[in-house]
Amino acid sequence: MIANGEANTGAGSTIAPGRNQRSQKPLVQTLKSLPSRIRLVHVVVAIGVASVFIAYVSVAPPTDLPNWPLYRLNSRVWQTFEHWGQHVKPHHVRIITMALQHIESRALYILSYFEIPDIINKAGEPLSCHEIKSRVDKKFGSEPVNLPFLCRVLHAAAHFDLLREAGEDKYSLTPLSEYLVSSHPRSLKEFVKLYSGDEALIVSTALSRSMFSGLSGFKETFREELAEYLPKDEQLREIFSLGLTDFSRLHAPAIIADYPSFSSCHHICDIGGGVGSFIYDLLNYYSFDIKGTNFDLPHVIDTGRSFMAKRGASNKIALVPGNFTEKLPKFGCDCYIMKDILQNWSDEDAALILRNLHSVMDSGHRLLLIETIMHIGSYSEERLKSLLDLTMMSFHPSHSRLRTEEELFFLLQQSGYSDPQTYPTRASYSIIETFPIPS
Ligand SMILES: C[S@@+](CC[C@H](N)C(=O)[O-])C[C@H]1O[C@@H](n2cnc3c(N)ncnc32)[C@H](O)[C@@H]1O
Repeated sequence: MIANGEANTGAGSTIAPGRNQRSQKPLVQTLKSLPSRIRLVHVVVAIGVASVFIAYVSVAPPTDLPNWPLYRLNSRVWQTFEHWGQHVKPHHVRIITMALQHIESRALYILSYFEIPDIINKAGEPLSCHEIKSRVDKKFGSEPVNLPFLCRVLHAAAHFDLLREAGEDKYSLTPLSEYLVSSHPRSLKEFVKLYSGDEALIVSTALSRSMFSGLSGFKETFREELAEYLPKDEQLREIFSLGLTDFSRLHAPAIIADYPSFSSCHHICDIGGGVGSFIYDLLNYYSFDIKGTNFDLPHVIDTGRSFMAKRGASNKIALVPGNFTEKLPKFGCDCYIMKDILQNWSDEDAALILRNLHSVMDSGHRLLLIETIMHIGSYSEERLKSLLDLTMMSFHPSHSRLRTEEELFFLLQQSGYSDPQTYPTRASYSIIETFPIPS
C-alpha cells in the first residue's frame, strides 16, 4: 500500500519543525536572513536563467523538423533537463513513478481506443465527461462505458498533460493529445493502440517467464512467434500494420530530408517495406519521378494493396510478394532500402538476407540500411532505444535486437558489401549506405 500523499511529498515528507513557519515570512525578510553575497548571486542567476529560458522558448518552439543547428540545440536542452531532472527527483518518487508507468500508458490507450481526442477535436469546443460519454457510447454502440470510471480517467489524463481542464468539468486537447487525433498529419493514435494495447501489455507481462525460457513474450503467450501468428489473425495484423505505419510516417520526413542522395536513384526497392508507407512518402516527396517497388510477405502485400489504393498510388508503386530468406527475383532497382529489418533477425539470418539481396544487385547499386543504432546517442536517446529493445524482447524472437554500428558494419562486410558510411538523421534512425562487392 502506498501511504497517502507519499508520491508527492518527496524525500522530505517528514517536514522539519519550523519549516512551514519560515516559508510564511515575507520574502524580503527571508532574503534579509540570508548572507548578502548569496542573495545577490541568487537574484542574478535566477534572472539570467529566466531570460535565457524565455528567449530560448520564444525562438525555438518545438517543431517537427527544425533545421540542424536548432535541432541540435533543442535536443541538447531537453535531454540535459531530462537527465538532470531524473537525478534531482527523489529516488523513491522515481521508483514509484516507474512502477506505475503502465497505468499512464493505459490512460493513453483508453483515450486513443475510445477516440476521445477525435471526439473533442470534432466538437471544436471543450466537452464535459457526460458529453464525452454520450459521444463514445454512440460511436461504440453495444455496451455503454461506465461514467464514473471514464471521468476518473479523463481527470487523470489532465494530470498527464494529455487533456486540459477547461473550466468546470470540461476537457480540451493539449499539444500532446493533438498527436492522438486521426487527422493530424503525424498522428500517433494507431501507434499507441499497438504499443499500449492489450496484446502489448499481455506479451510484456510474459517477460518474467521469458527470463527463464529465453523465448519472446509473444511466444510465451501465443505459443507461436509473431511472424507465424500474424497471417492467421486479421485483427492483430491490422493493429500492427496501422501502428507501424504511424511510426514510419512520423520519421519519414527527417530520413528523406537527411539523405538527399535518394534523388540520384532511378528505381528504389523497399525490401520488407511493410504496407509501403515509407516508399510511398519517399516517392511522393520526389513527385513520383523515381520508380518504386515494395517487397514484403504475401499477407502484408495484400494489406499494402488497399493502402496504395486509398492514396491513389496503385499504379505508381509495384507491389511484389515474396520471402527475403529465399532466392529473390531480379527487381531491376539501383537503390535498395531495408528499414527496421535486420534488428528482427539473428546474425546468421541477417547475413543470409543480405547475401540473398547481394545476389540480385549489380555493381554500383546501393543498399541503404535504415536502422536505430545502439550506443551512438545521448542519455535520452539511449533510454528510448532501451525501451524499444525491451519491446522487441516482448514481441520478437529472442535473437532480435538493436545492433551497434560496429556490429552492422561487420555483418555487411561478412555478407559481401563494402565502404559502409553512416549518415545521421533528425530522427532516431541512422542511414548506412553501402555497395555490393562484385562476386
Ligand atoms: C519491423 S517491420 C518494418 C517494416 C518497414 N520496413 C518499416 O520500416 O515500417 C519488418 C517487416 O519485415 C517483413 N518481413 C518479415 N519477414 C519477412 C520475410 N521473410 N520476407 C519478406 N518480408 C519479411 C514484415 O512483414 C514487416 O513488414
